[in-house]
Amino acid sequence: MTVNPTDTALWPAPYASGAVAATVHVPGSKSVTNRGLVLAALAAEPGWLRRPLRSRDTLLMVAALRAMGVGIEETVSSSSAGAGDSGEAWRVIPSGLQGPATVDVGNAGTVMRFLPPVATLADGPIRFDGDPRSYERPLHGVIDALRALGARIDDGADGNPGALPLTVHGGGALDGGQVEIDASSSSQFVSALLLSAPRFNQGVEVRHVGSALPSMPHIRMTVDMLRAAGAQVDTPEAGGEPNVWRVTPGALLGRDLTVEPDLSNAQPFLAAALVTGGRVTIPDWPAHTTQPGDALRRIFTEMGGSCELTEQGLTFTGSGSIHGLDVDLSEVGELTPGIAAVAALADSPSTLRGVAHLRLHETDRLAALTKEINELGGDVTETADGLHIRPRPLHGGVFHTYDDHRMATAGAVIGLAVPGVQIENVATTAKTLPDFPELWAGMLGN
Ligand SMILES: O=C(O)C1=C[C@@H](OP(=O)(O)O)[C@@H](O)[C@H](O)C1
Ligand SMILES: C=C(OP(=O)(O)O)C(=O)O
Repeated sequence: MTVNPTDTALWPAPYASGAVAATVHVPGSKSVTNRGLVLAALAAEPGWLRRPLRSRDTLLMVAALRAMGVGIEETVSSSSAGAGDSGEAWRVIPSGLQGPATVDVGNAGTVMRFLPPVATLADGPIRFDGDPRSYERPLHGVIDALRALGARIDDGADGNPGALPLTVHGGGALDGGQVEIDASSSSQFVSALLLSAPRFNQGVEVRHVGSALPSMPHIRMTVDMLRAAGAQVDTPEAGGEPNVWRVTPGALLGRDLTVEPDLSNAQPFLAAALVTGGRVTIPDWPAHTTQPGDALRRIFTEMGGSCELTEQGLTFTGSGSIHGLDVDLSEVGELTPGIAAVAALADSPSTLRGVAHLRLHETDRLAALTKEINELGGDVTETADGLHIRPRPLHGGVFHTYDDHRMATAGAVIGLAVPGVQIENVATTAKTLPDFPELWAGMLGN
């Protein structure tokens, strides 16, 4: 068992004495980087990832793939395509996947869900372990499905079947075929099975049975990236059956992929414009994307700002007032902590719905947001599937983060408007945004 080194020091969240005016370069998307790594590792030829996110979650993915025999070379590229493409680039060189190996998943949902299917293709045992919280996060959908598709997996050694730690006894290949799963607790179950499926002997047909599936944009991201790597995928959107995805077996191409900025990590910076009545530009905001963070253009506009997408990027401008809203966040659950932070500072109440599955994210996000905002004087109650937030004047105090990067950034947003907020363990932002304190200070001109 490994534990993320936690930093219990208190970080005084900067208070904004005026409107922010800044351009913030946000690092690459976690979700795109980790999908790109998996697909490149499974490809029939080498590929490139340019401007990858370098954070705890993506470096765990790199280490895991290397442990199974994949070559990943880190270089600084200066592409002939122009200065905009220069910067860090990872060259991924696929090879026969090998065990024995040990994978540390940390608390990365993408690593703990996307890699067991990859491990079934390895020759030899691959052991998976991670942070204590990773033992509590749902994995049964992946484990049960892989078994049904022909894999041999040892789980439950710690009396916790259907969860980590576990060992996948890779046989060098997997039959694949049809499988039913209940992915209502995490869309990553579906993404995990689809990503490796071109390499299964019969591909896969995944049928989701159960209550509503969260985070659909992330499944669309999986499908788009598979298709861009040459895979044939049938989806419900393309006239297929509802809740059924099919991937045909076939070789994957090595791609040259430039990773988009992480739009969910752009959230606290956009929120800063909203909260201070200022203006923030995020360069390289994609015109078309499957990232859920793109929904911030609509959601934060409804909360009181306006935005414009130009050649310079996305510029978001706050109006000086912040309104509450009633919104279903089931498609964009990972945006909830940042929206809750803004909602706590609004001029009217908010209801955030459709996010019961956040109780099984990095921490129980509904409980954590309720407790921490209320300890600063707020009035938040949990509902069956979300939060009611009634804004009240807030005061300073310690904002605990529970090893959750998005709790830390949510606390920082509140700190802009409330003097004396101290974030416990801001270093937990390293999961997806290691430079957060520096970027935040830079935005504020400090
Ligand atoms: O596939 C992905 O990259 C993700 C899917 C979502 O997971 P859930 O469906 O478990 O919420 C999201 O919350 C997570 O941050 C990233
Ligand atoms: C839920 C999240 O992460 P994970 O990929 O670990 O599920 C998140 O980043 O908000």
